[in-house]
Amino acid sequence: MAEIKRLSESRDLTRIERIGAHSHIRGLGLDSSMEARDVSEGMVGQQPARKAAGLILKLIRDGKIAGRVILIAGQPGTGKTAIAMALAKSLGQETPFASMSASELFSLELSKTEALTQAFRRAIGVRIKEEAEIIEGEVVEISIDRPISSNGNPSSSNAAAKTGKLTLKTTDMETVYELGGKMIEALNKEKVQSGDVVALDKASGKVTKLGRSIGRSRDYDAVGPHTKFVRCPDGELQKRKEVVHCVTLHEIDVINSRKTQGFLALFTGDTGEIRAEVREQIDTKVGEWREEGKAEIIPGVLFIDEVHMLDIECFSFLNRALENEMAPILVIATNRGITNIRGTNYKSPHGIPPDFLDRLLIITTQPYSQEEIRKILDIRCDEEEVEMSNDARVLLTKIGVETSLRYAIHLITAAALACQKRKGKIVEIDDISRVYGLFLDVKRSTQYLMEYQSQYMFNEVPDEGDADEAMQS
Ligand SMILES: Nc1ncnc2c1ncn2[C@@H]1O[C@H](COP(=O)(O)OP(=O)(O)OP(=O)(O)O)[C@@H](O)[C@H]1O
Repeated sequence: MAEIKRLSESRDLTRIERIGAHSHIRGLGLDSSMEARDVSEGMVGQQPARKAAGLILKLIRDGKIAGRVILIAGQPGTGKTAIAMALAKSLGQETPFASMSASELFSLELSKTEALTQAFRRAIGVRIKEEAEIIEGEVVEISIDRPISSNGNPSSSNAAAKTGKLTLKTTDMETVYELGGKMIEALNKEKVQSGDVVALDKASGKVTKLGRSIGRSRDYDAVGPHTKFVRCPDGELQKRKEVVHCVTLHEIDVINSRKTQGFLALFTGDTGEIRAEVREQIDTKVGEWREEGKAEIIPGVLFIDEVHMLDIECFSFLNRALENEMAPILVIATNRGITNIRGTNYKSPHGIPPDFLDRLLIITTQPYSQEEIRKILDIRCDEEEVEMSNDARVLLTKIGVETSLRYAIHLITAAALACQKRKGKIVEIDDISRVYGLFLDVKRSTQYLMEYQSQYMFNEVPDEGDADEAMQS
């Protein structure tokens, strides 16, 4: 349990964000009656899909559904991934959200089913409640004796040899505690001094500084602007308190599978295969905790993008895994129409086998209007902190309509660089035209290929009729 605790503290480190394709999205942008606002929380348009996602969100929050599958289907660049990300942002810290692209399953290191199992378990949260013995009080005095080393100087290197005394009080009592080396180190790290109100966890030795005692506020005038003043606690010094940690089943698996480097493996992603016995033991243990009321399961969300890349074996595995009572909500997305089910010669809608299709709740996304494209581009300019003139925005929107939203979004960064190069502050039409000429969109690239195909290797477009067809599609 001590390790689980350490983990929940360091998880926050992994939530650091950069400006990515979806970093402007902060939520689904719904009002209190679950209607999608026109533009809100970084989301634009696509109202029916956002409203449907909002309903799913409510069901997840109420813990009413588990093991369901939601398919977000629509043309490329219509915001399928954006909606999944918005759902993730709205879930809150405690509900796990794991995301992957189906193609990630085809690696040489893990079997497909192992990779899927890991993804499932990354989307299942465990909320663990622990009763901890805490000593909470105001520091009256802290004294640390530095043992004299053989040469007569106080030794600083051997912390374990240090001893000391800590006097703590509440409004009702005062006690002197003998300090060991580990505790001294923890107190030093937190820079605890007299007048601080502290909480010491007896089992782990963790020291938490709760603030400065109000009673001592006048003794010190050199306090920083962030100093928090708290009351001196009352009652007994020793208390039992409930502490809650949220971790995923996958995190527990990894920590227990390779004792030595398990914890680090969470950051590198190099977890390797996890043995079935390890998972069984963990499931049994978590089951016991649940029975004792110490733990709760929080089914989260697993998002699999490009789901048409899954093959028939993966779908069969998913069918079974979703029957488990702890199964998360599966959100899948694809931009494919009727296509081959991978690993077979059969065609099916979205490349998904009929028995799996039968499980789905389907949300569709629609192509954007010119006005919506403009709004999304405006949001992206803000997100990337790019100043752009109105004329340039009009041109970029036109490009977005005629090529694709994604291409137009990419041009923002490139145009900002072009503007920077000419030492400008505001991106103008010329910057957009320049990068439009430098980077081809798919249509122009295809046209180019058609013109110069004979000079490429392995070119297989035989005659003009076929070439025209390819262009039109
Ligand atoms: N409604 C929206 N509001 C704000 N931004 C959006 C919206 N729709 C799409 N975007 C942004 O446009 C870009 C392309 O959208 P996204 O990647 O979600 O499309 P997709 O439907 O998943 O495409 P594909 O089928 O090619 O995977 C992303 O940067 C996304 O954040």
